[in-house]
Amino acid sequence: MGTSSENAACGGRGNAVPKEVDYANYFCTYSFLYHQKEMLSDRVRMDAYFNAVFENKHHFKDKVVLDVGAGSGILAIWSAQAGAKKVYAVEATKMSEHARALVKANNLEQVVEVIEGSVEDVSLPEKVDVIISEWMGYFLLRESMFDSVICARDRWLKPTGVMYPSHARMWMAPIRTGIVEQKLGDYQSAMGDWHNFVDETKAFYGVDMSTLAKPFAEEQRKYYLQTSLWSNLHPHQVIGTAGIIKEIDCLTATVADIENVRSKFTLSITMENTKLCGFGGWFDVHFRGRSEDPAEHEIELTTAPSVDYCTHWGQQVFLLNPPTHVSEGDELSVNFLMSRSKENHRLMEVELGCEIQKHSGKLVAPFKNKYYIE
Ligand SMILES: C[S@@+](CC[C@H](N)C(=O)[O-])C[C@H]1O[C@@H](n2cnc3c(N)ncnc32)[C@H](O)[C@@H]1O
Repeated sequence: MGTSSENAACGGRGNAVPKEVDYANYFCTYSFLYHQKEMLSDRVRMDAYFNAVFENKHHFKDKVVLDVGAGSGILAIWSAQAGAKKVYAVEATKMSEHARALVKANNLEQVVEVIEGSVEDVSLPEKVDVIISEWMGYFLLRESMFDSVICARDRWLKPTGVMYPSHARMWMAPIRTGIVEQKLGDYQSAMGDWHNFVDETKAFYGVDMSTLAKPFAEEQRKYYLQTSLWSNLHPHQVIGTAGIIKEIDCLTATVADIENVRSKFTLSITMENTKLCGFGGWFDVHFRGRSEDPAEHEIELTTAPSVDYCTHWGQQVFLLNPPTHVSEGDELSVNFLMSRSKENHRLMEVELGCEIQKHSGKLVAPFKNKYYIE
């Protein structure tokens, strides 16, 4: 199929960085097999998509499918094996060549057509019955790849078409963790090292660097204390109820709906005498088909803290420094805003405000912190 530089249906690229920069920062990692292998080895992810396709073959049998961001081609291959009559597998990177080889090696080249290009630029000869895509980044929306799926949906999905996955949700819960002390120690030691550096530079080279202490401290604080951390939380680290930040219907969501995620929600502490050390954020997606054409077997893919299953997405941890004492029955009123970084639309910034009402009714001084999902 052809590609065109037209991108009319997607309303341009918004505040996206130039294509070459985007390629260097984002796409290039996906062109490595080791990176695709990491995703292909995530059993929770693989089982969910596998079951979603093969337990709902009626959505695929004799249908036309578009795989957005095909990578190695795994979802396109499964779609074909489930009976699709045609699958367009669109992949922006050179991984498309490996996908084409896999399709051939699995005798599916009559059904699966691998197209190298951005889905925004691709031109298909027909509309499709199903869009399948694994577009989720850390805390669901990092990478902003869902924009591309929305674009593909608006251009190529038939009015009766189905999205795989069909729904997504972002979650957050209060947590305890020893990492805060460790990160605070790292930050203090970096600042101690800075003071030695200033003394030595003055003594040996005659230049006073002390005026840079404030920006250095800001930079280090951002790095150690304000950048969210990838973590595999144990459920015991979750000290209260989890709240839904955002629900997305993949059939109807627009880029405007996800560009800024604003939410107010209340979380209850469920553990006696413990420390609130921060918040854990994760997501789930569901494969439900559409209301007029539902899935026969609804499948869920969750990245919630679990003893048995962990995913390559893990959870994102937002540290609270210093931690604060909480106990069962305390209520946290959270004010959440996640927006895209101005420098790179695929990275996120989070503002998290919180008021704590103790079980006794007493209010604790509220806090508001800024975090970066890098
Ligand atoms: C998370 S990986 C999933 C790969 C594969 N579908 C799987 O499930 O194993 C996302 C893939 O989408 C590709 N991609 C992201 N945005 C794209 C776009 N706008 N057009 C085409 N491919 C894109 C990336 O290069 C990457 O290979």
